[in-house]
Amino acid sequence: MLRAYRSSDVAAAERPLLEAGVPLMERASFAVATVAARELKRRGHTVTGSRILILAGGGNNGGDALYAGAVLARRGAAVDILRAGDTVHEEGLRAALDAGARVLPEDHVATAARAAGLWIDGLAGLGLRPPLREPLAGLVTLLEQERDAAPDEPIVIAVDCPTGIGIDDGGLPGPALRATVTVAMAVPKPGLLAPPASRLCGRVEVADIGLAIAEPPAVATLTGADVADVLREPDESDHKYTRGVVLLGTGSPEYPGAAVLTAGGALGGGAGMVRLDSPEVAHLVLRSYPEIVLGMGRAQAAVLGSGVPVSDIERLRAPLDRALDEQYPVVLDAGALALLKDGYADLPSTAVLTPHAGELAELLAARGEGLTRQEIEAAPIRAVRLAATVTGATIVLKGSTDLIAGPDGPVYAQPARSHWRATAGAGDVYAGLLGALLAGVGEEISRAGHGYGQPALLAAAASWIHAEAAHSNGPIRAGQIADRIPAAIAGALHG
Ligand SMILES: NC(=O)C1=CN([C@@H]2O[C@H](COP(=O)(O)OP(=O)(O)OC[C@H]3O[C@@H](n4cnc5c(N)ncnc54)[C@H](OP(=O)(O)O)[C@@H]3O)[C@@H](O)[C@H]2O)[C@@H](O)CC1
Ligand SMILES: Nc1ncnc2c1ncn2[C@@H]1O[C@H](COP(=O)(O)OP(=O)(O)O)[C@@H](O)[C@H]1O
Ligand SMILES: [K+]
Repeated sequence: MLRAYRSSDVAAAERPLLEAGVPLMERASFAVATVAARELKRRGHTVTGSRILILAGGGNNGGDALYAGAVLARRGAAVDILRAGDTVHEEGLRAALDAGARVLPEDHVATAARAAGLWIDGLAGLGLRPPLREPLAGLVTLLEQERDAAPDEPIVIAVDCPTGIGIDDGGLPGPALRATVTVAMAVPKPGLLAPPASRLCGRVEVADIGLAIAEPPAVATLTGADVADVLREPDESDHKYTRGVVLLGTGSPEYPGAAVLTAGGALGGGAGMVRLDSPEVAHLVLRSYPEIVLGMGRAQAAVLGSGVPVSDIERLRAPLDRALDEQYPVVLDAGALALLKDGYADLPSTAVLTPHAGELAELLAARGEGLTRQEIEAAPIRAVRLAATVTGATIVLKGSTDLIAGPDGPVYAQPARSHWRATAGAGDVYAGLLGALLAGVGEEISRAGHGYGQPALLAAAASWIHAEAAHSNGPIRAGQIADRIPAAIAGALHG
């Protein structure tokens, strides 16, 4: 699991180590130099003879970059230093100059940026309070222009974070310098995992500098190994009912395919049985999946609303009330979200809402929280937390990176593996898959009194599986994503 911590938590963890004289900056700069050398090699270059630009701001982030420049200069690189602060880290500067680096005259920035095959962004890190002020804002804008104009894009290594991003909230409040690789010191920070800031980070590598934080993270990303821990594999004591029955209230004459896709997601996700309570489209679903059973009945989880138009949502009220009364998990997607606009003031965390940004804006507006779609997209961590707080439910904000929040615990940020996933019906497949995972542990969650953040963890696992199933180098249909879920689960369980 990637665990991201806010800058204040990292600074607090760093303090005793620095007081004890642990050479954190030496380790940090060595990690940056190592990544830089490796990235050059990947592109067929050597450190010797490469031209490297060190962007050194006024804080310790600049210090890391300067020491990294010293290491690379000693290995034969031509290193130019841009001093971007009134003062820069003095020892770092001396080390770099002693190793043969040179300080650029101010009016040479554009020329040096064009000449360098690799930039090291040490303008600011944990100490930055965005948005960037002048002159740094103008410098970053100029560097972005130079990069876009360059026939051969430079490799940009961000020290700790791309300068300018909202490191703690994932926002992008002003200019920021896009990275090829971000070398996160000790732990990632929320903006490295969550959009929109995460889109500027390139590949995130975590450098082990000897600092660990034990507290719960602010933002987390599950890996395949975490998903294997979360999933429950059937054993000899299981039968179809213990595996979990998923009840679907999905699809309609207007959107019949949604019933097929949620059924595909739920069956692919390993439900013991899938019941469909949408008589008008049952014949169609049976044609694809003869495994399904028709009609209401006992269930361990329900999936309601995918492909149900607002004009038809009253039919979802009875299955929703039943899930809430009997305290089993319920996924509320698409049309079912409209049902929440009146009443349902205090939902349990086992109600999992799966809006996209537009639907989340409507849901929040109905609860007196006026956030526009644009505001949600600019600060989605804040929006998803707010929605979990005001509803009591678990929220899955779907997008290029799914963001998942329960009323407590971390926000999970699960990135897509391929943007071909953004296709109609992919969300329906997700809803069905999540229903299957929740049904597998449905009664356990109920016995645990809805606690422990478990629905959020399962929703994050569903996002990982969905991203894996949708991984593709070319177009993929939603139905194919459903078909590939079993292989994605097997891959998580057995590598
Ligand atoms: N502690 C350690 O030994 C270790 C720390 N480590 C490294 O230190 C980094 C943290 O260093 P840090 O705390 O010195 O702050 P840093 O990120 O360099 O930024 C401060 C500079 O930014 C400027 N600035 C701020 N806001 C601004 C704005 N809006 N617009 C424009 N400028 C703005 C601010 O200027 P000021 O506001 O003071 O005028 C100042 O010049 C951390 O990310 C990691 O890389 C690792 O080596 C491990 C060991
Ligand atoms: N840019 C993107 N890259 C990858 N996946 C995306 C992107 N945008 C959205 N998605 C995913 O695509 C799906 C879209 O869901 P949704 O909007 O509900 O569509 P539908 O209702 O047609 O199924 C979600 O699983 C979401 O995570
Ligand atoms: K930086």
